[in-house]
Amino acid sequence: MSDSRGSAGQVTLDDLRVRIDAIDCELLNLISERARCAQQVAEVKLAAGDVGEDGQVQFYRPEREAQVLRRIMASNPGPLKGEEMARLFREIMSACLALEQPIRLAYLGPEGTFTQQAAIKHFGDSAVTKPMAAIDEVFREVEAGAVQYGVVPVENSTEGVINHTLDSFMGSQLKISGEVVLRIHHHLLVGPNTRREKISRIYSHAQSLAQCRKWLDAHFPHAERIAVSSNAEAARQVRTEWHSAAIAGDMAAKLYELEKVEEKIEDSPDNSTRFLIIGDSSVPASGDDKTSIVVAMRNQPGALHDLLAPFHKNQIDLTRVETRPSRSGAWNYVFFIDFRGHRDDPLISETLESLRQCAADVKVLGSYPVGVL
Ligand SMILES: C=C(O[C@@H]1C=C(C(=O)O)C=C[C@H]1O)C(=O)O
Repeated sequence: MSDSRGSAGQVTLDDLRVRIDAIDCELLNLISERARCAQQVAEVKLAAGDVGEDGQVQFYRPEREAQVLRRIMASNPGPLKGEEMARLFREIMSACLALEQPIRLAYLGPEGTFTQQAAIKHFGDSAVTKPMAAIDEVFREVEAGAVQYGVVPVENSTEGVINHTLDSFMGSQLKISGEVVLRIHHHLLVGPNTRREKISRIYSHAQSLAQCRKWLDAHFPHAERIAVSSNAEAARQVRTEWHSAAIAGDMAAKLYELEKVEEKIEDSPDNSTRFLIIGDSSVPASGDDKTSIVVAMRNQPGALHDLLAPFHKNQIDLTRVETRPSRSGAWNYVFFIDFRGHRDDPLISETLESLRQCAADVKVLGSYPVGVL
């Protein structure tokens, strides 16, 4: 080994660069070896005829990917943060999967939305993404088999549930195969024709305007607030419009080359949105899972108590309970319930069985890995 000390016993820049080059070379070989393994995995899956409920070979395995990322985070020695390391491995896996078969997915568009950002966070950059104009169109695109998965927003930490998504599940056979939580940072953006002191109109999605309401009241009390179909649409619009600003995220700012007048203007610093991955197949247990169900209750006294009793008895951790009016007319209301655990866990299947005794209808929307990134 050569001496890596400089004259004062210090490591020199040249020495460090030589070391980094050697490490990169090793990384390159190791990543390539990993990619070859993934190619072999594809051959094994094809030979085994490992098909899912949609009759297609299951190249993408959400539970396995969640396990890989969790293991990386748990055994990460630092100095890089666990989340940062997992993000790098997310991209390696995404590229490896693309060698097996690139994943095709639809998301709530247009390009530049937080949903697209969530889709890339979950599947990595090698996924082929297709923007759709509305949530129910994302559902339809997956149902028609044009794409394998869809990505839709389901709840925001400050504004609550996204009813369109819950309602779309009622008339659909699609299942949930994953969740992804995204920290939402809103920025005030302008095009080349607008200066801060001239802003008289502010465009954004109604939810984003609501999430920045206090900031807007304090800083732009007289600007007209205009709700449009998405943040990305707001960004597109102000690209050429005078005296106008948009509230949108980084993806839209970059896509439409807008200037950030002010960063992170959301009222709640931990503003986040949860997105769901929807598809045709059920996901086996990953070791840390959630289950989502829809329950239609008979309209009788004590119904809500009966609904919650089996969860309480089995000490199951409910993460969300949402009520929606039933659209079928047969029952007055339905509950969307999320809880920890997988439908194949004995305790969970027993709980679901008890629930079926007292509910008019119980539909399992899916059991899926708790979001890792
Ligand atoms: C390699 C596999 O296939 C895909 C690629 C993975 C990876 O690169 O680690 C993990 C799960 C699958 O989405 C596998 O199933 O193990």
